[in-house]
Amino acid sequence: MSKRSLQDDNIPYSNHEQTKPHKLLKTASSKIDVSKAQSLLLARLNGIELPNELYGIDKEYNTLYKILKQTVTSGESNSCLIVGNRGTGKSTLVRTVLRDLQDLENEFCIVKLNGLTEVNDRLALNEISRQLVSEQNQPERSFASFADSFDYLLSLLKSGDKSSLPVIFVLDEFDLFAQHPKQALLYNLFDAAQSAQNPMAVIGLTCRLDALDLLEKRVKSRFSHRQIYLFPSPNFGEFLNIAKGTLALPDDYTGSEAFNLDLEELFQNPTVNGILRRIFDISKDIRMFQKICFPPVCKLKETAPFLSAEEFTESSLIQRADSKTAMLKGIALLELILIISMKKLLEKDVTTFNFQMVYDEYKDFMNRTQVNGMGFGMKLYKQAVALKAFENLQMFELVCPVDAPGKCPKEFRMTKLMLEQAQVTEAVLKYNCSQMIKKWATGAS
Ligand SMILES: Nc1ncnc2c1ncn2[C@@H]1O[C@H](COP(=O)(O)OP(=O)(O)OP(=O)(O)O)[C@@H](O)[C@H]1O
Repeated sequence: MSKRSLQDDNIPYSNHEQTKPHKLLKTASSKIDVSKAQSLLLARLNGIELPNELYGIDKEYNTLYKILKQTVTSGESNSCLIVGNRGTGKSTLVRTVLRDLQDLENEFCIVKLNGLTEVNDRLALNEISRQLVSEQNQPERSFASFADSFDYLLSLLKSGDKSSLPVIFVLDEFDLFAQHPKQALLYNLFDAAQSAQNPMAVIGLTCRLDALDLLEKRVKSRFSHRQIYLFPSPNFGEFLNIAKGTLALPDDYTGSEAFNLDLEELFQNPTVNGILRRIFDISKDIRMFQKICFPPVCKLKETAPFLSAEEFTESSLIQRADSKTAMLKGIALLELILIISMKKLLEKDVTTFNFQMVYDEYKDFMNRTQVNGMGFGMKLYKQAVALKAFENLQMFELVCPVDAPGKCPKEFRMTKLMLEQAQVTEAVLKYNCSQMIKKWATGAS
C-alpha cells in the first residue's frame, strides 16, 4: 500500500537532509539484470505495469477498496465516480484496488469500457458481452439489435450458476458515455446496480468536474452520488516521490538495491531536480516527466546499468522544443532578421508595431554594421522585398494583426509577434547565420 511522503510540505527536496548513497555498495552489488529492469521500467512508463506504491492517496484508496470489497465479498451493489485531472492517478488507483482485491478468496468479473473506443451504447454492449463471455467461458454470439444484446447481457448477469459472480464495471472517460443518446447504457447499468439483481459495482473515471450534471435526471437518481476526488500533488516532495516511484526497482529484482541507491543520487542531481521542479511549477503533470524518462531508460545497457543525468538533460531539451521554435529553423534569413527586429522593439516595450517600424529597426542595424565596416555579407533589402518577407511571417502566423485590416495600407497595419523573446533567442542561436546577427539577437550588440 501507499507510503506517506517523508518530506514536509512545500520544501524543495534539495533542502532536506539526504542519506548519501553508499558508493561501495553501489560498486559491489552492481550486478543488475538490465534487460529485465529495462522492460519493467518501460512497461511502467507505458502504463502497463503499476508503480511500486501509491503516494498521497491513501484515503482515496481505502474508500474505493471498501466500496469494491463490499461488492466482492458481501454482494452489495454500488456506484462511484472518480474525478481528477489527467495523470492524477485515477486509472492507477482503480487498477491497484482491483489487483489487491484479487488477493481475496472471492471471485469476480471485471468489465472495462472506455468512452473513447465504445462510442455508442451498441458498441459498449457488445464489448460488455464479449468480456463477460470470455470471462465466463460461454460461446461468443453476435447480436442483431441493441435490445437483443442488452437482454443477453442481463440474462448473463441474472441466470445460471455464474449469476452470483459479482461484476465490476470500470467506465474510463465516463463523461463521454453521458453523450450517448438517451444515456441508455448508463441508465441500465445504474438501474441494475440499484435494483441489486446481481452484485455489481459501476466505477466511472472522468476529468470533468461537472460530470454529474451531464446525467439525465432518471440516470442521476439511480447513481449513488459517491464521488472520489483526486488532485495533482500538492507539494514538490510528493511529486518527487511519484516520479522516483516510476523508476525504482522492486526489492526482488537482482541489483535493485544498487539501482535504487543510484536513483536517489540522480534525484539529488541539481539538473534532474531542476527539470522536475520546472514540470511541477508549470503543470504538475507526472506524464511530462515520464516522457523525458523514455530515452534514458532505453539507453540502459550492461555496460551502463544506471540512469544518467546527462541523458535526462538531453531528453528534457528535446521534449521542451516547441513547434514554433522548430518552425523558425526553416525560415529565410531575411524573415529571421525581421523577427529579431521585432524582438528589439519588444525590448523597448513596444508590444505592437507595423511593418514600417520593423523595417526601420532592421535598417538601423544594417547601417550600424556597414558604418563600422563590419558588414556580414548581406545587403540591405529593399522595402518591397522586406514587406514580402513580413507577409510570409503573417502567413505562418508568427506575426498576427491586432485589429481588422480596414483601409490602412499594409505597411502601417499594427501587428504583434506571436513568439516569446526567449523563443526568438533560442531559435537564432540554433540558426546557421553570422555571429553578428546572433550577437544582435541576444542583445550583445
Ligand atoms: N499517487 C500516485 N502514486 C503513484 N503513481 C502515480 C500517482 N498518481 C499518478 N501516478 C502515476 O502517474 C501516471 C498517470 O496515472 P494514471 O494513468 O492513473 O492517470 P489518470 O488520472 O488515469 O489519467 P487519465 O485521465 O489521462 O486517464 C501513472 O504512471 C501512475 O503510475
